[in-house]
Amino acid sequence: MSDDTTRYDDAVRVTGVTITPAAFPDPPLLNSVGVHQPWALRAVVEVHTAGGLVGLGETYGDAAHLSLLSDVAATLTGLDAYDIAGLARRVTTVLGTAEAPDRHGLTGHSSPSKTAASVIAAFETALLDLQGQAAGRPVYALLGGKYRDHVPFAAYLFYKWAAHPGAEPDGWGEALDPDGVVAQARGMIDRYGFRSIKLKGGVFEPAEEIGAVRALRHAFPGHPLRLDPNCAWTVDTSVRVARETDGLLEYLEDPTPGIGGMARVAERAAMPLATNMCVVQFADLPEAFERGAVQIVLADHHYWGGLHASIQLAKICETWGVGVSMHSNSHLGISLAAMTHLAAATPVLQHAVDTHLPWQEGNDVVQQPLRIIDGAVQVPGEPGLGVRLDPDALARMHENYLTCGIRERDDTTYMQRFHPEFELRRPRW
Ligand SMILES: O=C([O-])[C@@H](O)[C@@H](O)[C@H](O)[C@@H](O)C(=O)[O-]
Ligand SMILES: [Mg+2]
Repeated sequence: MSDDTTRYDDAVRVTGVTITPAAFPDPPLLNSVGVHQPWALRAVVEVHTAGGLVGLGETYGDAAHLSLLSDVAATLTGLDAYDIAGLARRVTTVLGTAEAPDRHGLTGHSSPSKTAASVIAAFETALLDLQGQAAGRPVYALLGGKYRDHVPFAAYLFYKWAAHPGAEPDGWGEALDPDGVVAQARGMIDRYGFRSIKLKGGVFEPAEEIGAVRALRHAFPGHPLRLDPNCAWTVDTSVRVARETDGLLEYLEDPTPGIGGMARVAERAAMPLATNMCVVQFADLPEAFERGAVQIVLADHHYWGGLHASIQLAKICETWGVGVSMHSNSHLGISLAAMTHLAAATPVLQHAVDTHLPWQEGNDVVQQPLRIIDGAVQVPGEPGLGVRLDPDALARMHENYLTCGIRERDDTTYMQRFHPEFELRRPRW
């Protein structure tokens, strides 16, 4: 073996993995299952190599997921960062048929393969970051090249309280009616220049939320709009809302539960239906596409198995004439970078990508977070993901994690603390 090969192998040979749970402030955002707790959880993955490189990944920080991550991390020593197949083999060997339920928020049903996919994804991002650093290439180049220089993101609006009970207002204000929603949209658009708008619904009676959509359409006539009630409606209610919002929405997201329910709505709705809840793994695609249940799949590399798997998903969707865009949960700057590279390398991407990032503004684990300007993130050209960890920020967020007492996301129990009459019902209307 030549010296060059040895150096190259060492640069990407894994010597250890650090997983650090982190907590950061989250505003009281309302959804169909309750309200966000004051702290959101993530885990930062650092994969170290013999050559002194560190690859970064970001994933869920709930206890069940952390335990799976640490079981797998222990087996990664010696892995070559280019060996994503080897990563997948280790994950399936370690996890077997383990199934972790969704404790991070409204991403549909769980299964052993979805559980494995979410663990693979956490490490794959870090390995891609390493590959890019070693090769001097950005992650998008490792995915096949970029199809765009800027990735458009959408303003992600939520009904919300002015403050968590007993805490100071968070600066975004209350949004509990159409005026509040329009004011929130204006704040986000002024700050980030978003050109598309998504409203998280499923919080109030459908008529109230249709009113908010109309108010948004009136205030922002040129911005494509979406409404996502996270399965809060029956098939009949969904069809009624679809009729009343005909011409107002670019798509309606997860109006009702299940592939069967979505197929029945799709037969009678004029606009496309999108999902991040009924099609959440490859095994869901055949039935959903054969029945015409969804016209847009909102991919999320965090549970679809990583960036490579998401590119494969996009190709399958394209083959079936189904659109693709991206789902988001509360996240930090490592995920934003991964999403940006993935979106850049996805050949057909018809809709602005979701991001919760504005809700986490001012809190990040990376030194110079990618910025949303004019509604888009410029695709970074530096090697790897193009973001560097801020160790002090991570230490602070880890301390938050240790003291906040939250170990999994539970919007329902938190809501019931202030509104004991609140019941989890799906569909609700
Ligand atoms: O953060 C939330 O409340 C969202 O509702 C999130 O949990 C969903 O997974 C997501 O953003 C969605 O599009 O369904
Ligand atoms: Mg959704």
